[in-house]
Amino acid sequence: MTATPAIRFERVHKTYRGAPQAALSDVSFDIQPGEFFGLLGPNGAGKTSLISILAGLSRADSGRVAVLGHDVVGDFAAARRHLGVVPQELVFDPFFSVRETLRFQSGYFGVAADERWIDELLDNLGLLNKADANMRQLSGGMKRRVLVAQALVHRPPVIVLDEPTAGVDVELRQTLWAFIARLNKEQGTTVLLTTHYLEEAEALCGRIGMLKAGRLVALDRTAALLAHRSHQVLRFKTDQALPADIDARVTGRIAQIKAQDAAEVERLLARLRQAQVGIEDLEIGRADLEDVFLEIMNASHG
Ligand SMILES: Nc1ncnc2c1ncn2[C@@H]1O[C@H](COP(=O)(O)OP(=O)(O)OP(=O)(O)O)[C@@H](O)[C@H]1O
Repeated sequence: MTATPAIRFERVHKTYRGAPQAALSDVSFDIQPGEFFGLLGPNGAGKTSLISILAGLSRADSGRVAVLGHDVVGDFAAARRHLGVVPQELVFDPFFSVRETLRFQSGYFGVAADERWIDELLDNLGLLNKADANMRQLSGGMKRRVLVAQALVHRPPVIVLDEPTAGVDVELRQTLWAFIARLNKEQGTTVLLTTHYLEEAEALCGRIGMLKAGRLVALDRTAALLAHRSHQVLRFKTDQALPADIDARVTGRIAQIKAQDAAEVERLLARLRQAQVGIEDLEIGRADLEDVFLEIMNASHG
């Protein structure tokens, strides 16, 4: 199968002026048409840098990036036309209404505003009753919805979402993912997503790439990444501190402890009882994408 990739990153290098180390080193991978792809990595790993190069907002020092075969530098207009980018930051002209903002964006791509499509976007993103509101009157979450609509207004075959759900409420997350998943499934729209919510990536993405310190340290199908989990996880709630010899991940009242096998689960429970740690809502489950992510990040030296 030699279809033109939806997105091709080829040996991309980038070092910001004055920076002690490269933001991106030799990053190469392809995303195929119709894929729902997740790009993960800790803060500073290089995700936004890679997306800025893809969107033509920044230049790689070397390497090549193409959208459906269109080079993002040499063939910028075509590459950009095939791409819908939902950026991390909220930047708008406060004097336009929502509908005007979307019409204006259509003009930017040199296409006539398609009012039916604009209405469909507004409807799917829960913005119909805000169509005539000025941008400055909208809440942060509503503005984020407009950013998504703006990225989709020219019906791009490839969409890029850079942490679209950072700081947004559950309702918007669900609305947004339902809509994006539908575009992916029904229209074959390619989706590239970066997120720190690993349960979202696990649920949505067919394939995942992980960046660490500017290098690609994992690239595989989500199911294959999850299949590599070597361990189980003990999850419970507690109000007490755990004994120092237990290596746990603690978030608020929730503790998670890795166990290699059933015998280790028993050993850990005995140790907790012995230390008189009161535990509630005990679950023994398989590791999730977050565990796999932490394992990969700890294993790779970057
Ligand atoms: N304009 C810039 N000038 C100098 N250094 C930069 C610039 N933008 C990013 N960097 C550096 O490049 C590296 C990669 O940053 P980038 O924003 O791409 O990471 P990220 O994976 O998107 O992080 P986050 O998850 O925090 O959004 C970091 O070390 C960052 O400090």
